Amino acid sequence: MEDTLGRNINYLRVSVTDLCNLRCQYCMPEEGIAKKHHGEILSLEEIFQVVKTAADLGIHKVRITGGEPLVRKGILELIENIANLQKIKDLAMTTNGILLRQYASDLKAAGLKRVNISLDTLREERYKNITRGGKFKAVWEGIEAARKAGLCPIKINVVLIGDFNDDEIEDFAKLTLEESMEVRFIELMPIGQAAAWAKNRFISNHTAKERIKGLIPVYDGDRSSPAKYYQLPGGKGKIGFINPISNHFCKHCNRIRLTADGRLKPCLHWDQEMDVKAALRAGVEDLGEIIQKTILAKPLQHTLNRSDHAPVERDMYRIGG
Ligand SMILES: Nc1nc2c(ncn2[C@@H]2O[C@H](COP(=O)(O)OP(=O)(O)OP(=O)(O)O)[C@@H](O)[C@H]2O)c(=O)[nH]1
Ligand SMILES: C[S@@+](CC[C@H](N)C(=O)[O-])C[C@H]1O[C@@H](n2cnc3c(N)ncnc32)[C@H](O)[C@@H]1O
Ligand code: SF4
Ligand code: SF4
Repeated sequence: MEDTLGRNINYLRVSVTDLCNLRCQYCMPEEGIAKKHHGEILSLEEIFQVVKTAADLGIHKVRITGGEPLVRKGILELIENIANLQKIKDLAMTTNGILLRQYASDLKAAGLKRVNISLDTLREERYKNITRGGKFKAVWEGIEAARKAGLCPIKINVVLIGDFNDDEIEDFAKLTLEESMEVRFIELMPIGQAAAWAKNRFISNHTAKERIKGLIPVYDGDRSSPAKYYQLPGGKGKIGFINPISNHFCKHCNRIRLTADGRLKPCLHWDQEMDVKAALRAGVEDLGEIIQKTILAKPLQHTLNRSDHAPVERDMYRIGG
């Protein structure tokens, strides 16, 4: 369905939990978050009902995210149900990869097409530090398992953080020489824990691009993809730049979001939300109406570059990235 600006909204990002098995410094508070009561989050059946209705309104791409989606019990069943919807053509997951070794082949069997894996450093100690305890080896084995299971193309998401990983830009880029994976650099956004970091630890993708010599532009055919892609000469994989700050992609935005606690969000950086959980539990007859309202409420663009911008109230892990 089109929004008021003529953008075709065909992508639903579904956060299945706020919980996570890591505590990335720019995303989660160190102490983690209190587990919600069952009734506070959408059941898997309720999530499915929203996805099914959204599919009837033109959504054909669904991304499962979180928190960490692989810590949600019953996730395979949800994926299987969504994969069985004829109208859903692309079903993907964004994960930190820690549990992928264990889940990759089951995810594939359930009908997941591909995974995007978040990995901000290739160095064990740094990984432990930024994630407050995560094991790099587990993610690396997870990537391997995803590849073996055929959850491709595998995309590695690297959030650039000044004084943390800006000296690894070339190392990440080199991964694409031998591997057919996509490495995507993402600009740090001022949201949640990162709101305070975003000024002095922000690295523009302009800087990242300049560090990588010999980039050849490639067009991947998808104008709504936030990443601009390049290749190294002779490289098997691709290098992408996601520039939400320096060159935002709102003009081609095609997405809405469903949070784990049952709110539909027209935009990542907008506080407005529709309470789909209340509607579901009140036995609303036309669930489609609330999805349509969400699409029609989409703003033109975020206001991150305005001096009066105030970060949204929800943290990233409570929206789904
Ligand atoms: N500003 C903004 N940033 C977004 C949005 N969606 C995703 N991002 C950022 O882009 C990063 C990568 O997102 P992914 O979860 O990999 O999803 P994707 O880029 O849509 O994935 P593909 O379908 O594989 O292209 C996220 O971690 C966010 O930082 C959005 O709607 N607005
Ligand atoms: C919130 S996580 C949820 C999924 C999963 N736990 C993971 O880490 O892939 C989704 C993505 O958001 C990114 N992210 C979190 N905070 C961010 C910020 N302030 N700016 C840019 N990306 C951010 C993470 O690096 C991750 O790639
Ligand atoms: S970025 Fe992902 S893995 Fe890291 S704390 Fe946030 S939700 Fe967890
Ligand atoms: S910031 Fe909002 S309008 Fe811009 S791409 Fe993200 S969700 Fe779309």
